[in-house]
Parts: sequence; C-alpha cells; structure tokens
Amino acid sequence: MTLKIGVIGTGMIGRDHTRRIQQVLAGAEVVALSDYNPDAARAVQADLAPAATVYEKGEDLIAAPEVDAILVCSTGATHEAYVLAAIAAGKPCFCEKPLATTADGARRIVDAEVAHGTRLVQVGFMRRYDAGYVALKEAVQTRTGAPIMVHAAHRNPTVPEQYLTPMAIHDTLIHEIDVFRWLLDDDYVSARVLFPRKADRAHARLRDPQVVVLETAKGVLIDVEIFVNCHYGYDIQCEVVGEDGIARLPEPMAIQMRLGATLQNPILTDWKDRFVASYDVELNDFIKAATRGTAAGPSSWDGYAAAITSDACVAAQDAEGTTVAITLPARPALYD
Ligand SMILES: NC(=O)C1=CN([C@@H]2O[C@H](COP(=O)(O)OP(=O)(O)OC[C@H]3O[C@@H](n4cnc5c(N)ncnc54)[C@H](O)[C@@H]3O)[C@@H](O)[C@H]2O)C=CC1
Ligand SMILES: O=C1[C@@H](O)[C@H](O)[C@@H](O)[C@H](O)[C@H]1O
Repeated sequence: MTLKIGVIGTGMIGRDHTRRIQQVLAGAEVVALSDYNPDAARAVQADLAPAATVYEKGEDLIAAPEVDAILVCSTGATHEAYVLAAIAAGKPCFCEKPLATTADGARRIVDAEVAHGTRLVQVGFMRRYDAGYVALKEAVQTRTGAPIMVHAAHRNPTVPEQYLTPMAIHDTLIHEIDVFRWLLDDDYVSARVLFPRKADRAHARLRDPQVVVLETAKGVLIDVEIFVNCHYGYDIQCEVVGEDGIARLPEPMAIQMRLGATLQNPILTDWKDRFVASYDVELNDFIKAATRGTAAGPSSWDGYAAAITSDACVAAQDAEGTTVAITLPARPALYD
C-alpha cells in the first residue's frame, strides 16, 4: 500500500519533507498540499508533486477522502488546530515542532488523542533518530555508568531580526529539551537561565548567548549554552558525564585535511545538513506507523512535556538566575 500524504505548510521544511517523500523514501506519496500562501503550495506542486491537489484551506486537506495521513509543517502557532482536526478525522499526523505554542494547547492535543484511544501523532523531534544521538544513548545505557551531568551547546551562525530572546527556548533549545528527556530517560524538575555579557553580533532585541541549567528528577544537572550568533558554524555539542566515564556526541562525518601546515576539520553551517539523515529516518518511521493507522516515535506527551519545560525556561529567562520549578502531571497509560 502507498500511504497518501497531505502536507500543510509548504515553506522551507514543508518543501524539504515533500522532497523526501517524493524522492528519497519508499511507501508514500504526497497527494495534497496546502499553504496560507497558495503560491507557495503551487510552487512545491510544480517542483515536486505535480499530481497533488492544492487545497486553499488546511482543514479541507485534512477532510479530503484521498488523504490518509497529514504532515503539519506550517508556522508553530497554527499547529494545534491542524493536529486537533487530524485527530478528529482519525488520521495519523506528523507535526513539526512545536506541537503547540502553549502547554495548554499541547494538553488539548494529548486529551484528544487519549479520547481517541490510540496514538495518531508524531512530533518532529528528529534528533532521536540521529545516528550520533542513538550511539550516545547506547553508550549512556551500557558504558558510562549512571549519568551525573550533561554539558551541551546549541550554536547557530546567525538568526534573523525576528528571532527574539524567548525563541532561543521555543525554537532552538526545544530540541535539547526533548532529546535529553529521551537520552536520560528522565524528567525535568527545575530550570535556571544565566546570561553572560551580550555578544556584539546579537541584535538589539535578543539576549545572546545564554546558559540554561536544567535539573532532572534523578538529580542530573544539564547545562546548555545557546549561542545563535556564534558566527563560525552550526555546532551541536553534548557530553554526558557518568559514574564510570564520559561519552561525547560524535562530530558529523567530514574529511580531515592536512594542508598548508594545518590540520583542518570543516564545521557545518546549516542545521538542515547536520540532521539531514535523521529527517529521513523520522519520516520513514512515520510512514511505517501511519500505514498501520497509528503513530510511533516522539509522542504528543513528549510535545506536551517539552511545552511545559519551555514555558518554565522562558519564565526562568525573566527571573534571571532564579530557579523555576517544573511539574509534569501524571502520564496517561496511552504513552507508557
Ligand atoms: N525539526 C526541525 O529541525 C525544524 C522544524 N521547523 C519547524 O517547522 C515549522 C515551519 O518552519 P519553516 O518551514 O522554517 O517556516 P517557513 O516560514 O519557511 O514556512 C512556514 C509556512 O507555513 C505557512 N503558513 C502560515 N500560516 C499557515 C496556516 N494557517 N495554514 C497553512 N500554512 C500556513 C507559511 O505561508 C509558510 O509557507 C515551524 O514550526 C518550525 O519550528 C523548522 C525548521 C527546522
Ligand atoms: O529547528 C531548528 C530551527 O527552527 C531553529 O531556529 C534552530 O536554532 C535549530 O537549530 C533548528 O534545528
């Protein structure tokens, strides 16, 4: 069976996921496209999915009988309504991060999915599918001994003027928030944010860099540097300190050069290149599960936990240096 997918939001990542389904992965095809800007949907149709129907409204795409499963790749604030509509239609739905822009919104999705009775939603936390993080998790489970600390960094070369201080949490740190819950099999209990002096390249309305300190229920302390004007490249670092040893996230594969009396290792500059393979694997997982009428991988519960943690981190930015508590309600059995 070929899974017939409708894509809502055909901007940068919606286009890229459409390319993936049409040109890289097996078992699915894009049969419908929709975007707030119909020209964007038509451009993706022309370039990648000539047989797809363009719908003016995302709701109509979700209801369309030829659509088996939905990809929500529109702007974050629109995710909640589309995911709820997909659940109401009983159709599997892959939702790019964030699941919703508020914890209350993510909770409404959890409640709707629990009422439906089976999983339908996968959240686009692709790092869980990255070969480096998968190897790191295995090392933490089998070799480092119980984790005590995590030191991490998320560095982007630059960000646009619209990227404001809370986005360092909602848009950027959200990947670490999810991947460390998964890596450590743990939940957060508190957050603190510290600001050093502002980098010269950071624009007026952005405090950059910042350091977020998260504490987990098992007592692990995680420090994450977020530096989105680091200039030199796109750089994701992670080191887990355990009872018996230390495990580091591997660097992306690259040719090392000995040239002109220097030893050179290139550093990537674009997050799309850093995680290109993991996007393929996460969507493949979605296609496999959606073909069976369900969803796997990062769940609505994970999206909700990330939203609660993000809200606490943003409160911690405002509280500058003060510890903000994080409380996760009891997890419904659907997500065990
Ligand atoms: N997993 C990851 O690493 C990444 C995830 N993302 C997430 O993907 C989502 C989209 O990001 P980008 O593609 O970078 O943004 P973008 O701005 O390039 O594309 C968003 C598209 O959504 C459309 N849109 C806006 N409102 C809409 C509505 N009500 N209905 C239908 N379409 C609507 C816009 O017209 C635009 O074409 C965001 O939630 C973002 O956080 C983005 C980049 C990386
Ligand atoms: O999701 C992403 C972007 O939206 C975000 O702006 C970047 O900071 C992240 O590195 C990237 O993975």
